[in-house]
Amino acid sequence: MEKSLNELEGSATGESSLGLIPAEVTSRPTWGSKVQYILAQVGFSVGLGNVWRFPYLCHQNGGGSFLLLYFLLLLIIGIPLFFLELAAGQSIRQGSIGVWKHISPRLAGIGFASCVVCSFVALYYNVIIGWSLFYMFNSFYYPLPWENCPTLPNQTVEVPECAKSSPTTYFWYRSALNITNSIEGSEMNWPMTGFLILAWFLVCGGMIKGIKSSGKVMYFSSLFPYVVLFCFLIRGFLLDGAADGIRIMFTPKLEIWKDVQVWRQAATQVFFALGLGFGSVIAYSSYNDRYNNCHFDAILVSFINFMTSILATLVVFAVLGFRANRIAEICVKENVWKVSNLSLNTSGPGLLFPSENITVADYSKWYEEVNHQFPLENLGISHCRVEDEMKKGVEGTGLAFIVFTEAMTLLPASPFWSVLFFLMLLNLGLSTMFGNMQGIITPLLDNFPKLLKRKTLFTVLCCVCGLLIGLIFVQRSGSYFVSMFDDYSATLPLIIVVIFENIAVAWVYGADRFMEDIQGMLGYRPWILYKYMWKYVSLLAMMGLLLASLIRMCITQPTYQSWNQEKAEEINLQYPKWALGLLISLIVVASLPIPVVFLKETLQSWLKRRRTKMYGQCEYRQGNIVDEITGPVDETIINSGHVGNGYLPVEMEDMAERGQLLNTAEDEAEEDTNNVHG
Ligand SMILES: O=C(O)[C@@H]1CCCCN1
Ligand code: NA
Repeated sequence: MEKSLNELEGSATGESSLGLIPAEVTSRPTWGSKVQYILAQVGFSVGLGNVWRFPYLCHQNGGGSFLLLYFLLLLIIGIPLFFLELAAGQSIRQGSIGVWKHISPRLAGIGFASCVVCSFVALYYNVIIGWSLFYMFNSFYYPLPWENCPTLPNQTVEVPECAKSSPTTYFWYRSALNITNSIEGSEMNWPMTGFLILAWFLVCGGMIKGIKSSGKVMYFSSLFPYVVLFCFLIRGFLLDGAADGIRIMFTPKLEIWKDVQVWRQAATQVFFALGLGFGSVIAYSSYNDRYNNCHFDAILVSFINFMTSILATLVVFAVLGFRANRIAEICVKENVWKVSNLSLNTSGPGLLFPSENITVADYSKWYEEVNHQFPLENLGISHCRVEDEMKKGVEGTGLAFIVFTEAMTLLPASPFWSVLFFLMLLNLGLSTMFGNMQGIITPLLDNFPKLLKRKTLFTVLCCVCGLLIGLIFVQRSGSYFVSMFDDYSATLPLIIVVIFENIAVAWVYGADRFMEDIQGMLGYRPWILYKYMWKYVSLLAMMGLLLASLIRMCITQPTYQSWNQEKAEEINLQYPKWALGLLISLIVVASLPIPVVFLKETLQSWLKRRRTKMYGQCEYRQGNIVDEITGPVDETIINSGHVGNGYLPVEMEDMAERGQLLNTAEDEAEEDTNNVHG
């Protein structure tokens, strides 16, 4: 069914809805095609995390073993919950708030929490896109501006901060971020502010017409990163040292299986990578047609995501292996020279001394042999191992903007590769931002249908707000806030949200009932295994994860990496009091909607019930009761004369609350808007 969106938008989709589904279903826009939809899901889930979080985690936590662990957790929690979100969105056809409200009004807080988490991530994610834009524009210079250290004004001496660190490090901290020594200080970084504005402009442009425009943009923004990754992969494999890099990377270290923290990190990465708990997955799938095979989608997207992480890891480590090899070569040259000097003056290891053109591997062999007789380290001769250089883990921003940039300067035609790389980051980031924004906008539009009339304005407004709040990230100390948001807002609250989602479906709504709903959509019953996953396995796994995260939070002092300008190196600092407060409020604000809405709704329905009992008044509009309730109930109510001043049996009241019996006032408003548009 290849209808264009123009035809579909604002008109009935032609699919009759099963069961009791809110009225706006019939006028919901749908994806232009299945391909667009899959690209959008892939575009959202595959993001910067795959390129700079996954390879780092993999490297830090046991290489090949981490990969296996990640895969296991993907099977236990990733796929079942991804499937759950897809199915819930598709069957209820609402954004995250609507979905959970549909199950029970008391659970609507889950949706609000999703929105909050999503906004937190969107806020800092777009800053990274701004950084990528900055680097992309700077890549058009030859030689690249981060290739050499600048000199002091009117002198030939290199700037000390740069000479002590490296040109790329200096460029990152001083030219790009102009970073302060600590998180305190509130000067603005104006050039970066400009790039942040540009980034929001791009996001807004891609979103402005809803999924109609972003669906088309997806073809480019979701596929382009793969083209670049493959170019880099081929180029990377042709480099000296690439094989070493990949070998070192994937060598499994089995002892990590015992470490709870590694499990925690792997699981958190599963959540972050698939975007579980963001509400974006739900928002995207809510624009699907009802009979779409969401089980296939869940497996396909998770699989593509996993493969992309591996692909990115291969690329990163091939290039880092090449860089480490270069550094080792230089190291060998220096040390060979030292050795030859030694053998002249002392009776040291002169007999064996290596020639000028020795390879890194041969030098390493020679070193190990000789080191038995003469402890070379004591003589100031170093081993120059590729492994040691690779062991220096590089995380997050440091990976993309410092180490990878440096590696690219070593390639011939460096500006070309550099532009390609940052263009890739830009596209990875943008497609994810579209999903993030959709995860905020869709649920709000669904929940407050009055906004629908001003959809475009609302979208623009969201972007403007994002930009304004985002200004804290483009202060000179802004990147410290980015890592704070990354460390705290996208971890614990996500786990909490997803646990509640799982409970809502498996225990409140009922796993069996949900399985039946899915059967209605797919046409066949999904594996029974999913039921047990949702009810027990995934849920328990996530509870364990929550516990591990809480324990870790309590025993470790939160610190952050800061750049010290005078020492020209990174140091670990403690957060000041206010920053600790901010950090805690990030977690609290993101999780608070769940209990607040729960209490509010419980209290309200309790009051309502009391009122009903006291006055014998029915709060609901009579007409709708007669419309919606089938046969016998309908008659009983009419015959008993309870319509109007009677009361509803408690179960019915509950159903009514869930919107299963009655159109609410909001539905009516919704119908009005549809009429306006139709
Ligand atoms: O891995 C990523 O970069 C994204 C972040 C947002 C949610 C989906 N995954
Ligand atoms: Na993306």
